[in-house]
Amino acid sequence: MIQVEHMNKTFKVARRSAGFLEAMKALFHRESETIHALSDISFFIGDGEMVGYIGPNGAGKSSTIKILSGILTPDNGTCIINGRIPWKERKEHVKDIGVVFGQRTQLWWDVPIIDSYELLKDIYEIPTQTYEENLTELTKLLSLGELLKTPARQLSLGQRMRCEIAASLLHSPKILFLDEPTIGLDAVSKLAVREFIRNQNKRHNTTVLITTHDMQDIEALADRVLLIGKGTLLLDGSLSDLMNHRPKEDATLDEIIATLYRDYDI
Ligand SMILES: Nc1ncnc2c1ncn2[C@@H]1O[C@H](COP(=O)(O)OP(=O)(O)OP(=O)(O)O)[C@@H](O)[C@H]1O
Repeated sequence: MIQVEHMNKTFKVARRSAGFLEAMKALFHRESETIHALSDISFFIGDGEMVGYIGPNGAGKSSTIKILSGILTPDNGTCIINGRIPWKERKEHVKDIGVVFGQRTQLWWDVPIIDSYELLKDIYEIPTQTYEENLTELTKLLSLGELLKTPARQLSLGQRMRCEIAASLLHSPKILFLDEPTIGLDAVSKLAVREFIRNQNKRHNTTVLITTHDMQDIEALADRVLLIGKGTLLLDGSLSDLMNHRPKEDATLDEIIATLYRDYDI
């Protein structure tokens, strides 16, 4: 269960114009700007739900996932996940969650994938039997086979993403946070990853929160959609609620989302 109430997050960023003179001025006087990444965000996600978290670039999606994962602390507001505050009880919290950041890696770059998994086993204190069972299942379902012997840096993006997803599931987390998990994947890999996530939800009742710019991910994986723009939650509804915004009868999901972004001016 994920309960977020009135959450705010700001970032302070230094600003200066280009040029030598401006650089010298900045040595004595730094100008900064406050960015409101999240403003008064509230939502509730029940166990076993699959929720798409969508919005344009810079809307606040990754900041939310980072707070839910315990990596970032909000300025104020509450967030309780399975009875815990993520950033305060990180060690226990991370045992409940699996996280995939499509643009980052949790695998050690120069060692074979299996060595990264062994390290994760120690970090998450996964009992040997659970680890062996999960590894066998994930290797089969995600066709990891030979990949396990290969260092992460020698894998293609799609191969590495399959290994990343397995890494995030080795400790049987109840909740999965996926930040653009299909970015850069070919059609076959995308379908495989989507099917795998759907199965994971069906078989283990895993709660899934997914951010993506690929609307086919949303169609395939989300029963419910949260729309965020400029740090504000604008819509919380089903896929059919999104359809109310379709500009024409035969509009694609991409066209509907683009209309939605225009309607909300985000
Ligand atoms: N560490 C940081 N320092 C300063 N500003 C940040 C930081 N992280 C995020 N921001 C700002 O907060 C806002 C929200 O960023 P966030 O990464 O959450 O957006 P997003 O919805 O995930 O975007 P995208 O779809 O492009 O990945 C943006 O304006 C971004 O520039």
